[in-house]
Amino acid sequence: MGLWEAFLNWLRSLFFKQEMELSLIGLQNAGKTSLVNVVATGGYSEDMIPTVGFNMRKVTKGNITIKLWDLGGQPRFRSMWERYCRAVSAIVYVVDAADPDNLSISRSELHDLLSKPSLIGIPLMVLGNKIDKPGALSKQALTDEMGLKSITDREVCCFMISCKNSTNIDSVIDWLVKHSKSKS
Ligand SMILES: Nc1nc2c(ncn2[C@@H]2O[C@H](COP(=O)(O)OP(=O)(O)OP(=O)(O)O)[C@@H](O)[C@H]2O)c(=O)[nH]1
Ligand SMILES: [Mg+2]
Repeated sequence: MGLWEAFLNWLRSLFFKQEMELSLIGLQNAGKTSLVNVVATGGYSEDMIPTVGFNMRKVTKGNITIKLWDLGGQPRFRSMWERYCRAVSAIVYVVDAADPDNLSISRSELHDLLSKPSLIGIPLMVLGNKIDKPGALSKQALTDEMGLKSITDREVCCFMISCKNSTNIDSVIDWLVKHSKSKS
């Protein structure tokens, strides 16, 4: 990067600081905390501790600060999902695309959450994770299984990712950055 370009970027970052707040939702073992780690540091680990309650993490990408609410996915934590989604720029819903046994629960938890009046219109990003595993669903199959076509009251997008291999993480970040709001 040339000196002039670097200077312009620095100027831009002073005047166009952006921030966004996101909630990561999905069943236990879907890979939400793994996604936070891969977005924040690029790191991935096989032995993860299930999230108890929630964690908050701030990640800076260029001049955008992303505040991430990483929620626990076990049944006992699901009742608090809605509370952590109210003020966010987008809801990120993570699904284990290689675990067919849990798809119908994942689908009903998603549709349950989206039916809350407080969350009307908040953009939704559905991530089919673990596509490195044999037998992982295709994007089309995940879209069908999760009933994404029936969601018409908000913007919906779907990406297939692997936190393990960092597959498609760039596309996820690009989408998020496009949906960030300017700091007021
Ligand atoms: N093969 C594979 N395994 C993954 C991937 N992402 C996460 N995992 C594994 O899935 C398990 C659960 O990951 P977590 O990130 O803890 O899942 P979580 O959604 O945060 O779970 P809770 O906190 O309990 O809601 C861990 O053993 C991860 O190593 C992936 O892309 N591929
Ligand atoms: Mg977790």
